[in-house]
Amino acid sequence: FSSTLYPSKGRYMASVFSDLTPREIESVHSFLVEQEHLKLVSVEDTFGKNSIFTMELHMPKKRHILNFLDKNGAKPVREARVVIFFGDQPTPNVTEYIVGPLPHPYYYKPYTLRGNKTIRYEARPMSYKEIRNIQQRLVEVTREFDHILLETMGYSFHNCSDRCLTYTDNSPRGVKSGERRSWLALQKNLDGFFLQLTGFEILLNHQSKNPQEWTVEKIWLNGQYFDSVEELVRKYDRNEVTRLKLPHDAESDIFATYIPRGEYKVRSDIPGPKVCEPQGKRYRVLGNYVEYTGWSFAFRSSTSSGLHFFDIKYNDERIAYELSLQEAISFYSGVTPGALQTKYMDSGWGMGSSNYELAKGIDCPETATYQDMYHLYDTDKPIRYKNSLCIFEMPTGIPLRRHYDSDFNGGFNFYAGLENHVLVVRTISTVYNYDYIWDFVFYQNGVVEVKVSATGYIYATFFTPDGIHYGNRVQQHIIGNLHTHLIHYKVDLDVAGAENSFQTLSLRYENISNPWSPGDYIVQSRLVHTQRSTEKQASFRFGLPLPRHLIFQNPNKKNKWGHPRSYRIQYNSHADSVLPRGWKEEPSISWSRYSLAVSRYRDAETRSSNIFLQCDPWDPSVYFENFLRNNEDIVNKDLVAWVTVGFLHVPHAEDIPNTATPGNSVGFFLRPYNFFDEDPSTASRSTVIVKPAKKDFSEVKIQRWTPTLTGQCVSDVSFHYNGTYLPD
Ligand SMILES: Cn1cnc(CC=O)c1
Ligand SMILES: [Ca+2]
Ligand SMILES: [Ca+2]
Ligand SMILES: [Cu+2]
Repeated sequence: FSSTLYPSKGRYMASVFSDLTPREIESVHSFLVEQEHLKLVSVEDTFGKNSIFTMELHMPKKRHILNFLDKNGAKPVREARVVIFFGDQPTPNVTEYIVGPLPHPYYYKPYTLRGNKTIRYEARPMSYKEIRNIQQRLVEVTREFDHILLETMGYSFHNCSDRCLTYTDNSPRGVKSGERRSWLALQKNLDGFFLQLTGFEILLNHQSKNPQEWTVEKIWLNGQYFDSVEELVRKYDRNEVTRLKLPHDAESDIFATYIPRGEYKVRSDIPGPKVCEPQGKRYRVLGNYVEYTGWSFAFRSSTSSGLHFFDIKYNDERIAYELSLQEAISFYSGVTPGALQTKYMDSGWGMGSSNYELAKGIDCPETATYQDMYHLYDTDKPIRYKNSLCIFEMPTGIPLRRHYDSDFNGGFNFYAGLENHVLVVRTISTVYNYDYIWDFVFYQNGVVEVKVSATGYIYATFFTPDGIHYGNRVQQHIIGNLHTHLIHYKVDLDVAGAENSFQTLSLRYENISNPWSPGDYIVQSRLVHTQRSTEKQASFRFGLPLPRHLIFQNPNKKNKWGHPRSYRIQYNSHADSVLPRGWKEEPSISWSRYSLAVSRYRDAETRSSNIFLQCDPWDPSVYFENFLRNNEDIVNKDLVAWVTVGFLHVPHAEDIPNTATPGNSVGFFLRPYNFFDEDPSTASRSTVIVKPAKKDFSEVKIQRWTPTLTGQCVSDVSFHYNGTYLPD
């Protein structure tokens, strides 16, 4: 069966990968709430009770899915994986359950992580309830030093109307497993508050289930530490603290906003170019199934980690079973306690569900197909994130291939070119200050590009002179702290079948006698193929150069020229490790030891990270290193490539107001390498060939296989945007 010939069948097949529907989420929720002994209450009820935090599709086993896709087998049962916070227990904990079958569940069973490990209650991600309680507690604990806040910057938590404070917290929350104490940096609650630092940071212990018992353990003010509010007030009132005076005027706060200003010559009063589809769409989106020229694939958006692709086929032939985002981290350095403490692991901050409305014409072209997503994350009902995923075709503005064939006499023999059209699937996760633009790009020549671009606000800290060793001063009172972004992807390539081998290619110099000039020598490079037979041989640590080419192949399937049919992974990344191996929090990101690790496919090794590692990185419930520890044989086996990309970010003046995307994109390509017999884009009908029709070049003959452009290019619908993501 060819899914491209029968798209509705393609859609049915892809539905095995589709996210939970709102109805499925609701039925799982009601079913669990009916289980009285679970004592589940609403997430809005008293803090520290039992409640459902999140749920998402529990992916069936690969072999069951392949049996369905490839062998006409039964469609696997749909199940949900549900995270429940059990605060109301003698030993509070977090437990995951598998609930099924959907859409009418009647069973639930615990789902255990690494070695049946219990997930500590303190490992849970922050809930909105806890965030609101922190805000409330801050109002209470700052009451006694309100006069200091007012004197310093005229902002406070009390009767503040348009001069209120807010805060940014960081993670991990403590220094060892079982702790829950966070440094909270106070900021002016203005547009761009991430940059409105005030010089106050407060360490709040919020481990107790009773927010009234949450205590201030330390205060940092402009370089000085205090053990209590009482000590701060006493010393301040006795003039033993250097008094800080921040500007009080609104004009000086504009720097953190998008309001046009300044005299740089970037102004133009006419709108810029747009993407246009003069004769309609060349791709088809049916639910979570997409077809585009030779491509077809299924996608979903995991509530915990973001975009996942499955069953990626080119010309009806599978290239990858799965291509999925696993984790995004940013680890910081600095001198304020917040900077010293910040090691963000964004799936622990709801990265997968933080996909908000995309603005047509800015975030994606107006022509894009927009889809809603539904997530249940710290709510009692599924929330619709409208227009939060977009799919569009665009010209890249650079040819896919072209040649001008000169006659070296002022004329030409022919010109030929092929426009480079690609299909892009995009979501954007806004994880507090940062916006990550996730792109998966499908080219006409069998290439897939995976790319993340970082934008949004930097995480910054209050300027003190010693901070300059950890970043640049970017405003009067702000340091942009150095940090490294690392992103982890799972790439389950199935190249010409699931049984693959992994080979690397390097070059070595050889010095040989010149065959046509006796006594002369030639130095040149020679290919060195290295078969990597075990997981250890196929794991490449940061710090050591990656081999030149990384090739996944089926040695038993050859192309017309006798080469094993292969795909290459090619990096576009400037990543490095962020902590020494084994250091405290490092085992929770053990995947970040490797730019590339290749493991044998195992059903149990679905994910390299999870939402619990952020708050308990010291006793990780997933330990990626274990995927490699058994050092399995990887010759002619189902292989998975684990790819880490990233970059060092030393924020500079131009990161104000926001980090801009140019230069801040990293990723990798999946490129055919002897997979085909020639470039498959030769089948494209967009090729244009021009030849001289007369010897004197006074006429040319143009060959094309598509009509010359006609049709309307610009939509008559004016820009609109809504921006909410509220329950329906
Ligand atoms: C609060 N938070 C968590 N992750 C981020 C993005 C990276 O800096 C912010
Ligand atoms: Ca293994
Ligand atoms: Ca594989
Ligand atoms: Cu950054």
